[in-house]
Amino acid sequence: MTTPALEVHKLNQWFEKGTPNENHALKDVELTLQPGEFVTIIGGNGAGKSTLLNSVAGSLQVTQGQIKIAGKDVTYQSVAKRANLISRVFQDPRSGTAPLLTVKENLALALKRGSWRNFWRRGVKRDDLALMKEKLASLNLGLEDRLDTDIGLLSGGQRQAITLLMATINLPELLLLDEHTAALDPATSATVMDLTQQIVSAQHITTLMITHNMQDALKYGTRLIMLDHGRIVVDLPAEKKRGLTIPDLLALFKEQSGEEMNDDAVLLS
Ligand SMILES: Nc1ncnc2c1ncn2[C@@H]1O[C@H](COP(=O)(O)OP(=O)(O)OP(=O)(O)O)[C@@H](O)[C@H]1O
Repeated sequence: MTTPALEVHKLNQWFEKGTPNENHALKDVELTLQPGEFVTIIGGNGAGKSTLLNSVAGSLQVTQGQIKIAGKDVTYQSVAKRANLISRVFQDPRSGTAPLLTVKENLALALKRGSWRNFWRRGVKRDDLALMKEKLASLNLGLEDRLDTDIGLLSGGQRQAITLLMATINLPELLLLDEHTAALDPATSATVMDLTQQIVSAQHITTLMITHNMQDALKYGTRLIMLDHGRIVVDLPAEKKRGLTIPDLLALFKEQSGEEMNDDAVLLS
């Protein structure tokens, strides 16, 4: 049997436990991702999406439960310890790249797994350059001709496309996408989402993506989950989500949670 890429077992997260402000943000969450699955996560405001991603990434300490990545128990491992297993792309295109370094230098740093020591010591080899050019050309944004351009001079969409390349160049066990197109205009967001799908499926990268865009949640990925008040209330495989519309999804949410979806961003998308 194949080892799952991600196993979340009975995950509970509380904020300010034992105080009047106690908040039980995740409740007995069970989630298993097989290698290559691309799961989109939607849910209302405060449903627990970020708490789930932060728990998996290690930026939030687990209160109760277990998290395994590629069979390894990482529940109490720091973000740094998990870094060789997980890559994460955030909403802000500025957060994933170093603005004063060139495209080539940023990609070289990613190839050295973010280690400045290896970066300075080993420099950029000819094989690395060939790989960078090939990867950049696959984006179809003409960035293979801009290897010596400072990243800070590129547009948000170009930067986010490069961030995606950097996040996947070493084939992580798990890719976390944290509303990574939300800060882009609709056309650029669509380009970056198409690239995401292309990169993830070509390299069979297991992916968990939070989005407020229901259309994207339906269009992309191989599975869709909906969170509500800290619980997974809907879990749809590809064949079930195919053909669904946003109203279908809203109706499903209401049926499962007993409430209307309360996310303005979702409703407007
Ligand atoms: N650091 C924190 N301290 C206290 N409560 C928190 C903290 N982070 C999140 N929460 C609470 O936990 C619950 C889940 O929040 P979370 O950010 O995971 O939701 P979300 O689904 O990502 O929401 P949104 O889509 O609005 O960003 C919310 O009630 C939120 O207020």
